[in-house]
Amino acid sequence: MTEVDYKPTVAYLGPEASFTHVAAKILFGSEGLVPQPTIPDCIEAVTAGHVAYAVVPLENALEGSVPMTIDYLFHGSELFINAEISTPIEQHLMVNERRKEDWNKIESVHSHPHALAQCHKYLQYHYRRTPLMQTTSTAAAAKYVSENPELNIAAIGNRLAAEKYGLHIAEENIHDFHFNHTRFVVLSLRKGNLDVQGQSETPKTTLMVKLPEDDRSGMLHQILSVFAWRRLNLSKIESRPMKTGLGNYFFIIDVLENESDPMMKGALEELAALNCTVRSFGTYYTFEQRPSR
Ligand SMILES: O=C(O)C(=O)C[C@]1(C(=O)O)C=C[C@@H](O)C=C1
Repeated sequence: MTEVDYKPTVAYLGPEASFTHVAAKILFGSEGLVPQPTIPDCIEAVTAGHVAYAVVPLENALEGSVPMTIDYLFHGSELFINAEISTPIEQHLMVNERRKEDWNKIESVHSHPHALAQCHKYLQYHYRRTPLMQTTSTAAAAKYVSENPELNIAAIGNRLAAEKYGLHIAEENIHDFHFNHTRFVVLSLRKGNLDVQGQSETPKTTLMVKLPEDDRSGMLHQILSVFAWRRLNLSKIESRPMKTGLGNYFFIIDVLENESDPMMKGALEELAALNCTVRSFGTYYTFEQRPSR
């Protein structure tokens, strides 16, 4: 059992049977999960205290960061990361049961932009001239296809969505690369790890680092040395626009150490001495879901 042993309310990017729903169920079980139409709605629900946690996608192995999550989490939110879960992602092409005989003549393909991008080669090869329509989640696309049997359209999503919305899987595993995983994070107003059975033993701390206003040469090098000489292992560094002007970026840095570790404390103090603004999203652990076969 991976589920936490009490039942908080949890917002997730819905509707039911999205990949985020699957991830939320693995961590929290089926009770208390509250679907939200968009990622900002999930973040707002937990910020306003309507739910205890939110589960949102953060990064995909093929497509990189989920911009919507990054934008709302790192630009002014008051939330912390309490856990992360990485799950395998398998994408299938699905059509309405009433359309299963003529699915190879579909007139548009609907899905979340990340899912469409994960199947880019497949779509380029088989549906080069077919319009691709973006939806807020893969499950939203599946629901739309099920509610519109008069349209000859397809959705891309997971097997659970096909079952939930009564769709026929026309083609299985259409994602372009076998290793397709997404990292989802659990967010709340409180700092601290959410205890999930089977989590990794390596702590991870996510930092947002803003450089000082004066543009000094070698600044990024200095920041990296803060971690390097302390032998603090980084698992990710990403630059994101500050949205204040061209060339203004901040960094999201994942460090594989607990923020209470003396070396980490020293690193944070040194970053402050370098005039960097640092916000810690807390220390948490990862749960890795293994592929089913
Ligand atoms: O659309 C969904 O089902 C989601 O949960 C979102 C999302 C994403 O944002 O990347 C999650 C996992 C997959 O990578 C595709 C889509």
